[in-house]
Amino acid sequence: MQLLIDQGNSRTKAKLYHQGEFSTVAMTELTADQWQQIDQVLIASVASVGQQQQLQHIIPPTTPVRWLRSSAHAFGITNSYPLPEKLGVDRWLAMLGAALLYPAQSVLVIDAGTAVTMDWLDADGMHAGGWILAGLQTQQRILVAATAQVDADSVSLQALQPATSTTAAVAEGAKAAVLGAVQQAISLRPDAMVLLTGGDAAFIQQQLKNSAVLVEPKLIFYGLARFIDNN
Ligand SMILES: Nc1ncnc2c1ncn2[C@@H]1O[C@H](COP(=O)(O)OP(=O)(O)OP(=O)(O)O)[C@@H](O)[C@H]1O
Ligand SMILES: CC(C)(CO)[C@@H](O)C(=O)NCCC(=O)O
Ligand SMILES: [K+]
Repeated sequence: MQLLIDQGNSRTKAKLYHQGEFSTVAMTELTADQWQQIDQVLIASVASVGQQQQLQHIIPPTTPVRWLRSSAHAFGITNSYPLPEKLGVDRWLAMLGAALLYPAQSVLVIDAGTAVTMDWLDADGMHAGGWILAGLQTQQRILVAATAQVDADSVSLQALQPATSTTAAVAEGAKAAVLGAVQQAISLRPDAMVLLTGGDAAFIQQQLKNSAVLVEPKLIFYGLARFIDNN
């Protein structure tokens, strides 16, 4: 059994992987018995060194740990960055997961978390490149930080509409920014199949009523699982 971990900038998600099946776990609630059954921990982290150290401290010192990094090539996929390790490992693993689930297809992978990342993967396995923008919550947070009279509240998950208060205007603006960017990405390469993952994936899918977009919440975990037999 393996423990797979996706450490983002806001949340850490973990799944146990056993005989081809994933099961969600809270890392801090794993029993000593469960830890003993874990042969290896595979981690995709884009968090700070401090957060990575905190994560390492939860893992028993005898359990083997592998911190994944983006590379130039893996599983027939080619990274487009001139310095491949500079590509966020969550983006890399999401693409490796997408290529596992939908091989030899042109795919647009969108991970909507703290940041929203969009990556184009061609049918021949070449990463064409991608975009990074602030996520739904982050859009609001940075705007509040940059202004004196703007404050924010939670985002309504209803359809876009004109707003009549500051907080609602900021929330609608954040939604419009993310949904607009997604639509720009889709129209840049309309033939690509669209795969959404991350905390805001379901919201984006629900708002893009006319587009065929699939939500795959485990994209990064599928990517992580590809490295289990290759170490
Ligand atoms: N329970 C939740 N806690 C926090 N954010 C949530 C939750 N459910 C949905 N979200 C949404 O998910 C987004 C954060 O996504 P996610 O949890 O995937 O972030 P993350 O993995 O930490 O981010 P990243 O990998 O980009 O650093 C927020 O914009 C928020 O609207
Ligand atoms: C963009 C984020 C924060 C998304 O989680 C992550 O992939 C990251 O820190 N990437 C490094 C920069 C890059 O991918 O170009
Ligand atoms: K993420």
